[in-house]
Amino acid sequence: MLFTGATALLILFALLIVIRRRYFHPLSHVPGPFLWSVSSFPVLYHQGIEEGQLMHILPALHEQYGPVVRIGPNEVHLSNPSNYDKVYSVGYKFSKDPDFYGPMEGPLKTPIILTILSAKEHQIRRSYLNPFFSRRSVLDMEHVVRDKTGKLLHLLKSSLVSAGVFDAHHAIRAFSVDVITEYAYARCWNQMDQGDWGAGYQLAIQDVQLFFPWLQTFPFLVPLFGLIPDWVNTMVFPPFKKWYDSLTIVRAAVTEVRKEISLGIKPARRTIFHELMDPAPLDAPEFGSKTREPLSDLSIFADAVNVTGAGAETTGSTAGRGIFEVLSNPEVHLKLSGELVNAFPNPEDIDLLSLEKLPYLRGVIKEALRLNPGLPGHLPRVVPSSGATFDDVALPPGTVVSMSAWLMHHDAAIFGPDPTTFDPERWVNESNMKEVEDRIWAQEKCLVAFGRGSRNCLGQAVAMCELFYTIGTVFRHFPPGSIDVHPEFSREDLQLTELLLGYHPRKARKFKIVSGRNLAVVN
Ligand code: HEM
Repeated sequence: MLFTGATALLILFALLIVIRRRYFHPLSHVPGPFLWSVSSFPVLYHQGIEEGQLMHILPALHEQYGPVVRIGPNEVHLSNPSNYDKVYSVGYKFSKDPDFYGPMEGPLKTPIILTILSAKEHQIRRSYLNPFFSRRSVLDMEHVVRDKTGKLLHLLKSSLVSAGVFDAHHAIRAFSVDVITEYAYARCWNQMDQGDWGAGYQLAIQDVQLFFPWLQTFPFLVPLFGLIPDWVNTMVFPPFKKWYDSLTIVRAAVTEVRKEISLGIKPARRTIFHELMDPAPLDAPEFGSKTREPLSDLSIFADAVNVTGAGAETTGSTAGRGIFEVLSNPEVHLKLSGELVNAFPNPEDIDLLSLEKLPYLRGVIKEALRLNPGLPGHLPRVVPSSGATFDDVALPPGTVVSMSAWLMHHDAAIFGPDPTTFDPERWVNESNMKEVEDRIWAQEKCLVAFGRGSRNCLGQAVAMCELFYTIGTVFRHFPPGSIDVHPEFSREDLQLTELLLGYHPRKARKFKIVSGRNLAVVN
């Protein structure tokens, strides 16, 4: 009897919530499917159970409901590209959504640069790291990327000669881990030297993210999750082991550098650890003072982990996609190799500034970023106290609003009737016509792989350097017919899913390169 009464009360309570969310909520005027507007479960289903499929469902929702769609009780997704700069602006008007980003701090147990909510705090934190990842710094440390590319090329050639096949999926990700760990903290993880290309770490960062949608839907679990000892997590979910191992390496490096600084040992070169432990004075009045407090070891550790994780899969995946697409399109391969041979009769002369001048290579890289953005899905922000209006739909303060690179990059009004096609020519204006220039400008506005505004990608200049070097070097050395995509690998295996970072489905086959009939002509 008591049980029936309690059940009836629960059902009544749930019904009241549903009615309120649908008809009396400040977002009840926003179009969207019934179930999505009254509960977070549809998003949880597509993200948590179907593993990162939301970005493929959103286009159909916008098709049906228009450019502003309610995708959760308090979340709205936008599809009109002209709104992008308003949401992801310079000046921190729309702050990050704590429920979405909070779980990313979970295993580290401290805010990371990606997740800091306070504008002021983020601005200061970013100011420590910005100079280190600026274009100037990248040009100064170009040799790091050049050396690692040389090693990747050597491994590619030797694998093809000895085995006829190359595990490009893991090797390219190992390359980007080696670049970022050498570049950022002068302690290269040398994944390219490991027999399995460090695949355990690469898989672990994907597996750890499988928890995000659950923790995002039930944020009260985040602090509880933090209380579970690491060894219990590892026992229940073994992939955590490699993740924890990577944290141990970073923690040890922080301790080592702290000790060196306290002993007055001069480093061979400054690293992000030195920037964060012993920051140079800052010449910017907005910070109110010319000196900044050194960060705690925990925050330094967290940022180093963030930088490594953010720089690994994103760049590796985009470079891999670029190489796959060129190999799958013989005309593109021919044109790209021709451009590179002309520019670098001697391949030893390759350098970033010259690579960046090549229009067709630039087009190849932009297409790789467009079809394989590192963070393809929705990046939620919170509407500020002034409220906001998008496409004539007013949203009250506190509404979570998001847009997705995936939708922007497939907008047929901008990229033409077949936006799924890999076509570097979209970005090339050989005729110098004004009309073409305007079209390319509109495309540039819509290419948001690195985000925009104050929370855009910290590592964009390093990532672009890696993309220019890998794709430029591989196709300078391997003309058409010398290498191919493994016959058992197909475009379907490159389908993107997203759990913040973009991934290929876990069961997808991994991208492999095989030798072609003309491998012998490779220099
Ligand atoms: C093709 C490669 C890459 C892509 C497409 C990419 C994309 C992005 C995007 C879209 C964001 C904004 C995330 C948000 O709004 O929540 C971001 C942030 C960030 N990225 Fe990248 N990224 C790439 C490579 C890298 C690399 C190599 C690094 C290494 C330094 C890096 C470090 C970061 C960091 C630290 C943030 C947080 C910035 C902040 O909140 O201030 N990324 N990235």
